[in-house]
Amino acid sequence: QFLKLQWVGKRLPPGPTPLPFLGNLWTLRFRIDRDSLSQLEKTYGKIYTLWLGQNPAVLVNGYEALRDCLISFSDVFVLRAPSPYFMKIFGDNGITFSNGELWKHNRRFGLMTLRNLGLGNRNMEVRIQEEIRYLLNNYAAKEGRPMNPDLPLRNSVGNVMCAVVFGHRFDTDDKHFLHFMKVFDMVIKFPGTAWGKVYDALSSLMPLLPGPHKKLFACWEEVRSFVREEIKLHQERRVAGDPPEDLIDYYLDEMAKTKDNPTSLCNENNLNVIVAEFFLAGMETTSVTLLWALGYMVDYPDVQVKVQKELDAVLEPSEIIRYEDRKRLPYTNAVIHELQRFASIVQVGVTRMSIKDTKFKGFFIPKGTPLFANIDSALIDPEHWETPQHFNPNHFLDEDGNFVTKEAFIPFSAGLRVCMGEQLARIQLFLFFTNLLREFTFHLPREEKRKITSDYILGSTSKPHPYQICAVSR
Ligand code: HEM
Repeated sequence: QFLKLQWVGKRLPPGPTPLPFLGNLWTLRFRIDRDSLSQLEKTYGKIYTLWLGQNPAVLVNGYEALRDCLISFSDVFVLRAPSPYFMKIFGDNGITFSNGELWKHNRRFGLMTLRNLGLGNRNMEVRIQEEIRYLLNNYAAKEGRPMNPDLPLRNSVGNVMCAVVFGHRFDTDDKHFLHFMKVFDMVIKFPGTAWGKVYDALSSLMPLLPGPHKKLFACWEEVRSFVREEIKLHQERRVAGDPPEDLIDYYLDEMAKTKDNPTSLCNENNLNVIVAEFFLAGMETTSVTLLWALGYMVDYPDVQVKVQKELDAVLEPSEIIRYEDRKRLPYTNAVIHELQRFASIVQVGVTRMSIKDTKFKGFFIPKGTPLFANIDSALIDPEHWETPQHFNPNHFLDEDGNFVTKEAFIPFSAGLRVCMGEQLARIQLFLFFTNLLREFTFHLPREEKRKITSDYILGSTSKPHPYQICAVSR
């Protein structure tokens, strides 16, 4: 095994010596995180190889190399590498983990549906504003007492997704909904954990071993049956010819249109995965970013005050905030970008794979080699950020205080596989953040001294450790 690893490794970019079976996972202590990857970059350069168990993966680091990989070589590194865990639950359905014609079809469907449901016009904002009102009421009911802001935030962002996908929201006391959110959370957390890494590295052995993965597949079945029930309700309720109101309606219409076509790519299994993915890719990412946002406001109270002053100066107290107001709120907009940069929740993104043998930046990358575009490394690339390791909203402001975009700001990735929900996420981040800061001042409970944003837990996203804060009405 050892000699085999050495021989295969010779054809790939350099990297640390792998151990049999575990590869470099042991050396990384099963964590693929900012610190360990920065260390490896210092030793091996912008492009290196890591062995995740018995399989090599190429890591691409730094904004310039990432731009070439994601944009110039977009059609070469367009494939998703199979993740044994996601293959087991999704099969090759859906958008994020599918390839080829099915991926193109599903992605086109997803984008079209978001547009039809009002993304880019007022309709989507109205749905988001409604959820924000519930969240503000929830926080206000705590009357400034210490609370964990996580669950109400997740439920609110989750309900925005419910509106898009199911066409209705759930009461946040609804036991059925809360159970769905809980089992869903377990399913999505797993891949980023040490067990998740071991599962993907030793997938053929794992069915024989005890461990948390056994319970997760039962959780996934519960997610599926929740979604299946919603699909059934839509099928029963739908009157032919009525305009579609949500993603399931749009998909069922397409299924009906193509039912006699033997080459149709539409089926219920695929719909089930697309629905789950909207929650997987859309809910967790947005709510975790907002959790970081509150943490940064507590850790940097001077920034919080400055945002509130700008909101008060520009907006009428009862004015409904619109996404286009970001143009009148340059400081607030800069803060949102900076917290997204520094929180860097997606870290190494979702694994890609080379479609053919490729020469990239002087290295040979064989067809089918998994590749990690280390998005985080662009967000802290010292060539592009003045103080990459510090939270600094000035990164997005010019000398006159105008908002400026930065080319290395790629938290949604880039190229053909760029995040499909980027626009929806940006609108939600802006509307949730501005409404929360206009309504409340956030601070730590009196007895607490810690800094919320100094460390994180690694799951599918990097998330702050659980924390308590007080939301005091302004
Ligand atoms: C702050 C919020 C979000 C962040 C930081 C984020 C980031 C990302 C990243 C880095 C990728 C991987 C792209 C690649 O492979 O290069 C991705 C993919 C994806 N995202 Fe997001 N995302 C967010 C919100 C959303 C939302 C709200 C949706 C809802 C529709 C969504 C849907 C997707 C989908 C479907 C993919 C797979 C795209 C494909 O493989 O073609 N994301 N996202």
